[in-house]
Amino acid sequence: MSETPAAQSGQRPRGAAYDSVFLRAARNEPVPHTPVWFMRQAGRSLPEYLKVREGVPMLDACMRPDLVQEITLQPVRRHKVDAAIFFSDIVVPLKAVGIDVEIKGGVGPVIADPIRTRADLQRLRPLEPDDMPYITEAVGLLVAELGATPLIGFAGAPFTLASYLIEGGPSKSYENTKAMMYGEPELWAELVDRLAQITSAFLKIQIEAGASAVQLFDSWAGALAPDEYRRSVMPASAKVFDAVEPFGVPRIHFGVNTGELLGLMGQAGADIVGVDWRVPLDEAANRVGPGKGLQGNLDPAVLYAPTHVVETKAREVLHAAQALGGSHHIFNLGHGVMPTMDPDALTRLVAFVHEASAR
Ligand SMILES: Cc1c2[nH]c(c1CCC(=O)O)Cc1[nH]c(c(CCC(=O)O)c1C)Cc1[nH]c(c(CCC(=O)O)c1C)Cc1[nH]c(c(C)c1CCC(=O)O)C2
Repeated sequence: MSETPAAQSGQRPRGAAYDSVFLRAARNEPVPHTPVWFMRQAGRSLPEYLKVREGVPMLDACMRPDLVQEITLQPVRRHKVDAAIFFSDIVVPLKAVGIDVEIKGGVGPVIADPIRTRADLQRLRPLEPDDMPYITEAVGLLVAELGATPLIGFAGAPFTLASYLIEGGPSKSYENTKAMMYGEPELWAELVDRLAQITSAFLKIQIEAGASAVQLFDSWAGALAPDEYRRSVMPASAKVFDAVEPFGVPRIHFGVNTGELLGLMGQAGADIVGVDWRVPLDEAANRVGPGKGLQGNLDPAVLYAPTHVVETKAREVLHAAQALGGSHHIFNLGHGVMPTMDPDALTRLVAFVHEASAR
Protein backbone atom coordinates (compact mmCIF):
# COMPACT_ATOMS: atom_id res chain seq x y z
CA MET A 1 0.00 0.00 0.00
CA SER A 2 1.62 3.30 -1.07
CA GLU A 3 1.91 6.18 1.37
CA THR A 4 -1.08 8.51 1.61
CA PRO A 5 -0.94 11.85 -0.23
CA ALA A 6 -0.64 13.46 3.19
CA ALA A 7 2.55 11.56 3.93
CA GLN A 8 3.93 12.09 0.44
CA SER A 9 3.31 15.82 0.57
CA GLY A 10 4.25 16.09 4.23
CA GLN A 11 0.98 17.90 4.75
CA ARG A 12 -1.46 16.44 7.23
CA PRO A 13 -5.06 17.57 7.56
CA ARG A 14 -5.31 19.27 10.95
CA GLY A 15 -7.38 17.02 13.23
CA ALA A 16 -9.72 18.11 16.03
CA ALA A 17 -6.86 17.86 18.56
CA TYR A 18 -4.49 20.19 16.69
CA ASP A 19 -5.09 23.12 19.05
CA SER A 20 -5.11 20.95 22.20
CA VAL A 21 -2.92 22.07 25.11
CA PHE A 22 -0.76 18.97 24.68
CA LEU A 23 -0.02 19.56 20.98
CA ARG A 24 0.47 23.30 21.45
CA ALA A 25 3.03 22.62 24.19
CA ALA A 26 4.66 20.00 21.95
CA ARG A 27 5.01 22.71 19.28
CA ASN A 28 6.34 25.17 21.92
CA GLU A 29 3.32 27.42 21.52
CA PRO A 30 1.78 29.36 24.44
CA VAL A 31 -0.51 27.24 26.66
CA PRO A 32 -2.92 28.09 29.54
CA HIS A 33 -1.35 25.37 31.72
CA THR A 34 1.25 22.61 31.49
CA PRO A 35 -0.22 19.49 29.88
CA VAL A 36 0.05 16.22 31.78
CA TRP A 37 -0.37 12.53 30.94
CA PHE A 38 1.21 9.38 32.38
CA MET A 39 3.18 6.58 30.78
CA ARG A 40 1.30 3.35 31.50
CA GLN A 41 -1.80 5.37 32.50
CA ALA A 42 -3.87 2.46 31.32
CA GLY A 43 -3.22 -0.83 33.05
CA ARG A 44 -3.44 -2.67 36.30
CA SER A 45 -3.63 0.42 38.55
CA LEU A 46 -7.24 0.80 37.34
CA PRO A 47 -9.96 -1.58 38.63
CA GLU A 48 -11.91 -0.94 35.43
CA TYR A 49 -8.90 -2.22 33.45
CA LEU A 50 -8.70 -5.44 35.47
CA LYS A 51 -12.43 -5.95 34.89
CA VAL A 52 -12.32 -5.71 31.07
CA ARG A 53 -9.13 -7.77 30.89
CA GLU A 54 -10.61 -10.70 32.87
CA GLY A 55 -9.94 -13.87 30.91
CA VAL A 56 -8.43 -12.03 27.94
CA PRO A 57 -4.69 -12.55 27.35
CA MET A 58 -2.73 -9.29 26.93
CA LEU A 59 -1.82 -9.67 23.25
CA ASP A 60 -5.36 -10.82 22.39
CA ALA A 61 -6.64 -7.62 24.02
CA CYS A 62 -4.25 -5.57 21.85
CA MET A 63 -5.82 -7.11 18.75
CA ARG A 64 -9.42 -6.33 19.73
CA PRO A 65 -10.37 -2.76 18.70
CA ASP A 66 -13.33 -2.73 21.12
CA LEU A 67 -11.07 -3.49 24.11
CA VAL A 68 -8.27 -1.20 22.92
CA GLN A 69 -10.78 1.66 22.67
CA GLU A 70 -12.23 1.07 26.13
CA ILE A 71 -8.87 0.58 27.86
CA THR A 72 -7.30 3.65 26.21
CA LEU A 73 -10.26 5.82 27.28
CA GLN A 74 -10.37 4.65 30.91
CA PRO A 75 -7.56 6.90 32.26
CA VAL A 76 -8.76 9.84 30.15
CA ARG A 77 -12.23 9.64 31.70
CA ARG A 78 -10.92 9.05 35.22
CA HIS A 79 -7.88 11.38 35.45
CA LYS A 80 -8.82 14.07 32.87
CA VAL A 81 -5.27 13.83 31.44
CA ASP A 82 -4.38 16.05 28.46
CA ALA A 83 -3.58 13.13 26.14
CA ALA A 84 -4.48 9.51 25.56
CA ILE A 85 -1.85 6.90 24.75
CA PHE A 86 -2.85 4.06 22.46
CA PHE A 87 -3.29 0.82 24.39
CA SER A 88 -0.98 -1.63 22.69
CA ASP A 89 2.48 -2.97 23.42
CA ILE A 90 5.93 -2.66 21.91
CA VAL A 91 5.94 -6.37 20.97
CA VAL A 92 2.63 -6.27 19.06
CA PRO A 93 4.36 -5.60 15.69
CA LEU A 94 6.79 -8.47 16.38
CA LYS A 95 3.83 -10.82 16.75
CA ALA A 96 2.37 -9.38 13.53
CA VAL A 97 5.50 -10.42 11.58
CA GLY A 98 5.40 -13.95 12.99
CA ILE A 99 7.57 -13.88 16.12
CA ASP A 100 6.35 -16.30 18.82
CA VAL A 101 5.96 -13.80 21.69
CA GLU A 102 3.69 -13.81 24.71
CA ILE A 103 3.30 -11.32 27.57
CA LYS A 104 3.44 -12.79 31.05
CA GLY A 105 1.74 -10.69 33.73
CA GLY A 106 4.19 -9.14 36.16
CA VAL A 107 7.08 -10.24 33.92
CA GLY A 108 6.60 -8.80 30.45
CA PRO A 109 7.32 -10.08 26.94
CA VAL A 110 8.70 -13.63 26.61
CA ILE A 111 9.99 -14.93 23.27
CA ALA A 112 10.14 -18.70 22.78
CA ASP A 113 12.94 -18.76 20.18
CA PRO A 114 15.43 -15.90 20.72
CA ILE A 115 17.22 -14.41 17.73
CA ARG A 116 20.95 -15.12 18.03
CA THR A 117 22.21 -16.01 14.51
CA ARG A 118 21.86 -14.85 10.91
CA ALA A 119 19.62 -17.84 10.25
CA ASP A 120 17.37 -16.72 13.12
CA LEU A 121 17.20 -13.24 11.58
CA GLN A 122 15.36 -14.67 8.56
CA ARG A 123 12.37 -15.17 10.86
CA LEU A 124 11.99 -11.40 11.23
CA ARG A 125 10.26 -10.22 8.07
CA PRO A 126 9.36 -6.58 7.26
CA LEU A 127 6.02 -5.23 8.57
CA GLU A 128 3.47 -4.32 5.92
CA PRO A 129 0.58 -1.88 6.53
CA ASP A 130 -1.97 -4.60 5.77
CA ASP A 131 -0.52 -6.78 8.54
CA MET A 132 -2.35 -4.85 11.28
CA PRO A 133 -5.95 -3.95 10.27
CA TYR A 134 -6.93 -4.15 13.95
CA ILE A 135 -4.54 -1.24 14.73
CA THR A 136 -5.98 0.94 11.98
CA GLU A 137 -9.52 0.15 13.18
CA ALA A 138 -8.72 0.78 16.86
CA VAL A 139 -6.99 4.12 16.21
CA GLY A 140 -9.87 5.25 13.98
CA LEU A 141 -12.46 4.41 16.65
CA LEU A 142 -10.41 6.20 19.32
CA VAL A 143 -9.73 9.39 17.38
CA ALA A 144 -13.45 9.72 16.62
CA GLU A 145 -14.32 9.20 20.31
CA LEU A 146 -11.50 11.40 21.71
CA GLY A 147 -12.37 14.50 19.67
CA ALA A 148 -10.16 17.35 20.90
CA THR A 149 -8.04 15.08 23.12
CA PRO A 150 -4.93 13.94 21.22
CA LEU A 151 -4.01 10.28 20.83
CA ILE A 152 -0.32 9.43 21.24
CA GLY A 153 0.82 6.49 19.14
CA PHE A 154 3.93 4.60 20.17
CA ALA A 155 6.43 1.91 19.37
CA GLY A 156 9.50 0.32 20.84
CA ALA A 157 12.88 1.55 19.59
CA PRO A 158 15.24 -0.88 17.83
CA PHE A 159 17.58 -1.44 20.82
CA THR A 160 14.81 -2.19 23.32
CA LEU A 161 13.03 -4.51 20.87
CA ALA A 162 16.35 -6.20 20.02
CA SER A 163 16.99 -6.79 23.72
CA TYR A 164 13.74 -8.77 24.05
CA LEU A 165 14.34 -10.70 20.79
CA ILE A 166 17.90 -11.68 21.70
CA GLU A 167 17.48 -12.26 25.47
CA GLY A 168 14.11 -13.99 25.03
CA GLY A 169 12.57 -11.85 27.76
CA PRO A 170 13.31 -9.08 30.29
CA SER A 171 16.95 -8.74 31.30
CA LYS A 172 19.05 -6.75 33.75
CA SER A 173 22.49 -7.22 32.16
CA TYR A 174 21.68 -7.73 28.44
CA GLU A 175 24.74 -9.98 28.03
CA ASN A 176 23.46 -11.77 24.91
CA THR A 177 22.34 -8.48 23.36
CA LYS A 178 25.66 -6.77 24.03
CA ALA A 179 27.61 -9.85 22.90
CA MET A 180 26.03 -9.49 19.45
CA MET A 181 26.39 -5.69 19.47
CA TYR A 182 30.10 -5.84 20.39
CA GLY A 183 31.07 -9.15 18.79
CA GLU A 184 28.97 -9.42 15.62
CA PRO A 185 28.46 -5.79 14.56
CA GLU A 186 27.31 -6.65 11.02
CA LEU A 187 24.62 -9.04 12.26
CA TRP A 188 23.64 -6.48 14.89
CA ALA A 189 23.36 -3.74 12.27
CA GLU A 190 21.12 -5.94 10.10
CA LEU A 191 18.88 -6.73 13.07
CA VAL A 192 18.38 -3.14 14.25
CA ASP A 193 17.90 -2.00 10.65
CA ARG A 194 15.09 -4.53 10.21
CA LEU A 195 13.60 -3.41 13.54
CA ALA A 196 13.79 0.23 12.39
CA GLN A 197 11.63 -0.75 9.39
CA ILE A 198 9.13 -2.61 11.56
CA THR A 199 8.92 0.22 14.10
CA SER A 200 8.59 2.89 11.39
CA ALA A 201 5.81 0.93 9.69
CA PHE A 202 4.00 0.46 13.03
CA LEU A 203 4.14 4.19 13.76
CA LYS A 204 3.01 5.10 10.22
CA ILE A 205 -0.03 2.83 10.58
CA GLN A 206 -1.00 4.66 13.77
CA ILE A 207 -0.35 8.15 12.37
CA GLU A 208 -2.21 7.49 9.12
CA ALA A 209 -5.19 6.24 11.17
CA GLY A 210 -5.21 9.49 13.20
CA ALA A 211 -2.61 9.51 16.00
CA SER A 212 -1.43 13.12 16.39
CA ALA A 213 1.86 12.50 18.22
CA VAL A 214 4.16 9.51 18.68
CA GLN A 215 6.47 8.29 21.42
CA LEU A 216 9.43 6.03 20.69
CA PHE A 217 10.22 4.00 23.81
CA ASP A 218 13.86 2.99 24.15
CA SER A 219 13.20 1.97 27.73
CA TRP A 220 16.37 -0.07 28.21
CA ALA A 221 18.88 2.10 26.30
CA GLY A 222 20.17 3.33 29.67
CA ALA A 223 22.21 0.11 29.75
CA LEU A 224 24.54 1.63 27.14
CA ALA A 225 27.52 3.98 27.32
CA PRO A 226 27.17 7.12 25.15
CA ASP A 227 29.81 6.05 22.61
CA GLU A 228 28.17 2.64 22.15
CA TYR A 229 24.74 4.22 21.88
CA ARG A 230 26.02 6.65 19.25
CA ARG A 231 27.76 3.91 17.26
CA SER A 232 25.38 0.94 17.53
CA VAL A 233 21.90 2.27 18.32
CA MET A 234 21.41 5.93 17.34
CA PRO A 235 21.52 5.34 13.54
CA ALA A 236 18.61 2.89 13.72
CA SER A 237 16.55 5.17 16.00
CA ALA A 238 17.31 8.09 13.66
CA LYS A 239 15.89 6.06 10.74
CA VAL A 240 12.61 5.78 12.62
CA PHE A 241 12.43 9.52 13.35
CA ASP A 242 13.33 10.32 9.72
CA ALA A 243 10.66 7.92 8.43
CA VAL A 244 7.82 9.65 10.32
CA GLU A 245 9.11 13.23 9.96
CA PRO A 246 7.06 13.92 6.76
CA PHE A 247 3.82 13.49 8.76
CA GLY A 248 4.70 16.53 10.87
CA VAL A 249 3.51 15.06 14.20
CA PRO A 250 5.52 15.70 17.40
CA ARG A 251 8.01 12.90 18.12
CA ILE A 252 8.83 12.07 21.75
CA HIS A 253 11.77 9.84 22.70
CA PHE A 254 12.07 8.23 26.14
CA GLY A 255 14.28 5.78 27.96
CA VAL A 256 14.97 4.90 31.58
CA ASN A 257 18.30 5.77 33.24
CA THR A 258 19.30 7.75 30.13
CA GLY A 259 20.79 10.80 31.85
CA GLU A 260 24.06 10.34 29.95
CA LEU A 261 22.21 9.85 26.63
CA LEU A 262 19.74 12.75 26.65
CA GLY A 263 21.67 14.87 24.15
CA LEU A 264 22.14 11.95 21.76
CA MET A 265 18.46 10.93 22.05
CA GLY A 266 17.56 14.45 20.98
CA GLN A 267 20.07 14.35 18.14
CA ALA A 268 18.53 11.08 16.92
CA GLY A 269 15.58 13.18 15.78
CA ALA A 270 13.19 13.64 18.70
CA ASP A 271 11.25 16.90 19.04
CA ILE A 272 10.76 16.20 22.76
CA VAL A 273 13.01 14.15 25.04
CA GLY A 274 11.56 12.23 27.98
CA VAL A 275 13.55 12.44 31.18
CA ASP A 276 13.44 10.07 34.12
CA TRP A 277 13.58 11.32 37.73
CA ARG A 278 17.37 11.10 38.12
CA VAL A 279 18.19 14.32 36.20
CA PRO A 280 16.50 17.64 37.13
CA LEU A 281 14.77 19.18 34.09
CA ASP A 282 16.93 22.33 34.13
CA GLU A 283 20.07 20.13 33.89
CA ALA A 284 18.34 17.96 31.27
CA ALA A 285 17.67 21.12 29.24
CA ASN A 286 21.41 21.84 29.25
CA ARG A 287 22.18 18.30 28.05
CA VAL A 288 19.49 18.22 25.33
CA GLY A 289 20.24 21.70 24.08
CA PRO A 290 17.98 24.39 22.64
CA GLY A 291 15.02 23.82 20.32
CA LYS A 292 13.69 20.65 21.89
CA GLY A 293 11.01 20.10 24.51
CA LEU A 294 11.20 17.98 27.63
CA GLN A 295 8.74 15.52 29.12
CA GLY A 296 8.71 14.31 32.72
CA ASN A 297 9.93 13.77 35.31
CA LEU A 298 8.34 13.06 38.70
CA ASP A 299 9.65 9.92 40.42
CA PRO A 300 6.69 7.49 40.24
CA ALA A 301 7.42 6.36 43.82
CA VAL A 302 6.45 9.86 45.03
CA LEU A 303 2.82 8.92 44.39
CA TYR A 304 3.02 6.56 47.39
CA ALA A 305 3.81 9.51 49.72
CA PRO A 306 1.20 11.80 51.32
CA THR A 307 -0.56 14.30 49.05
CA HIS A 308 1.37 17.31 50.37
CA VAL A 309 4.64 15.59 49.43
CA VAL A 310 3.32 14.79 45.94
CA GLU A 311 2.40 18.44 45.46
CA THR A 312 5.76 19.71 46.73
CA LYS A 313 7.68 17.38 44.39
CA ALA A 314 5.39 18.14 41.44
CA ARG A 315 5.92 21.86 42.00
CA GLU A 316 9.70 21.27 41.92
CA VAL A 317 9.30 19.64 38.48
CA LEU A 318 7.28 22.59 37.22
CA HIS A 319 9.81 25.09 38.54
CA ALA A 320 12.73 23.20 36.97
CA ALA A 321 10.82 23.15 33.66
CA GLN A 322 10.62 26.95 33.79
CA ALA A 323 14.34 26.86 32.86
CA LEU A 324 13.06 26.06 29.36
CA GLY A 325 11.62 29.53 29.25
CA GLY A 326 8.61 28.89 27.07
CA SER A 327 5.95 26.21 27.25
CA HIS A 328 8.05 23.38 25.83
CA HIS A 329 7.34 21.03 28.76
CA ILE A 330 4.91 18.15 29.10
CA PHE A 331 4.46 16.91 32.68
CA ASN A 332 4.82 13.15 33.14
CA LEU A 333 6.26 10.62 35.53
CA GLY A 334 9.90 9.63 35.11
CA HIS A 335 8.68 6.18 34.08
CA GLY A 336 5.35 4.37 34.02
CA VAL A 337 2.46 4.17 36.44
CA MET A 338 2.97 1.15 38.71
CA PRO A 339 0.24 -1.49 39.07
CA THR A 340 -0.14 -0.91 42.83
CA MET A 341 -0.38 2.89 42.54
CA ASP A 342 -3.52 4.55 43.95
CA PRO A 343 -5.41 5.85 40.89
CA ASP A 344 -6.97 8.62 43.00
CA ALA A 345 -3.48 9.99 43.69
CA LEU A 346 -2.95 10.30 39.92
CA THR A 347 -6.30 12.07 39.48
CA ARG A 348 -5.33 14.54 42.22
CA LEU A 349 -1.92 15.07 40.60
CA VAL A 350 -3.48 16.00 37.24
CA ALA A 351 -5.71 18.61 38.92
CA PHE A 352 -2.73 19.96 40.88
CA VAL A 353 -0.50 20.32 37.80
CA HIS A 354 -3.27 22.14 35.93
CA GLU A 355 -3.83 24.51 38.86
CA ALA A 356 -0.17 25.07 39.81
CA SER A 357 0.89 25.74 36.20
CA ALA A 358 -2.05 27.97 35.20
CA ARG A 359 -0.73 30.96 33.28
C1 LIG B 1 9.32 -1.99 28.01
C2 LIG B 1 7.93 -1.83 27.50
C3 LIG B 1 7.00 -2.86 27.28
N1 LIG B 1 5.83 -2.36 26.82
C4 LIG B 1 6.00 -0.98 26.73
C5 LIG B 1 7.29 -0.66 27.13
C6 LIG B 1 7.86 0.73 27.12
C7 LIG B 1 7.21 1.53 28.25
C8 LIG B 1 7.87 1.23 29.54
O1 LIG B 1 9.11 1.32 29.56
O2 LIG B 1 7.16 0.95 30.51
C9 LIG B 1 5.02 -0.03 26.21
C10 LIG B 1 3.66 -0.12 26.70
N2 LIG B 1 3.02 -1.24 27.14
C11 LIG B 1 1.72 -0.87 27.38
C12 LIG B 1 1.56 0.47 27.03
C13 LIG B 1 0.27 1.22 27.05
C14 LIG B 1 0.35 2.18 28.21
C15 LIG B 1 -0.97 2.69 28.51
O3 LIG B 1 -1.92 2.10 27.99
O4 LIG B 1 -1.03 3.66 29.26
C16 LIG B 1 2.77 0.95 26.64
C17 LIG B 1 3.12 2.35 26.21
C18 LIG B 1 0.64 -1.77 27.84
C19 LIG B 1 1.06 -2.85 28.75
N3 LIG B 1 2.07 -3.74 28.52
C20 LIG B 1 2.09 -4.64 29.52
C21 LIG B 1 1.08 -4.31 30.43
C22 LIG B 1 0.74 -5.09 31.67
C23 LIG B 1 -0.25 -6.15 31.17
C24 LIG B 1 -1.04 -6.73 32.30
O5 LIG B 1 -0.45 -7.54 33.03
O6 LIG B 1 -2.20 -6.32 32.42
C25 LIG B 1 0.42 -3.19 29.94
C26 LIG B 1 -0.76 -2.46 30.54
C27 LIG B 1 2.99 -5.82 29.62
C28 LIG B 1 4.42 -5.46 29.47
N4 LIG B 1 4.98 -5.05 28.31
C29 LIG B 1 6.30 -4.79 28.54
C30 LIG B 1 6.58 -4.98 29.89
C31 LIG B 1 7.90 -4.73 30.57
C32 LIG B 1 5.42 -5.45 30.47
C33 LIG B 1 5.27 -5.92 31.91
C34 LIG B 1 4.45 -4.97 32.65
C35 LIG B 1 4.06 -5.67 33.95
O7 LIG B 1 3.36 -6.70 33.86
O8 LIG B 1 4.46 -5.18 35.02
C36 LIG B 1 7.22 -4.31 27.49
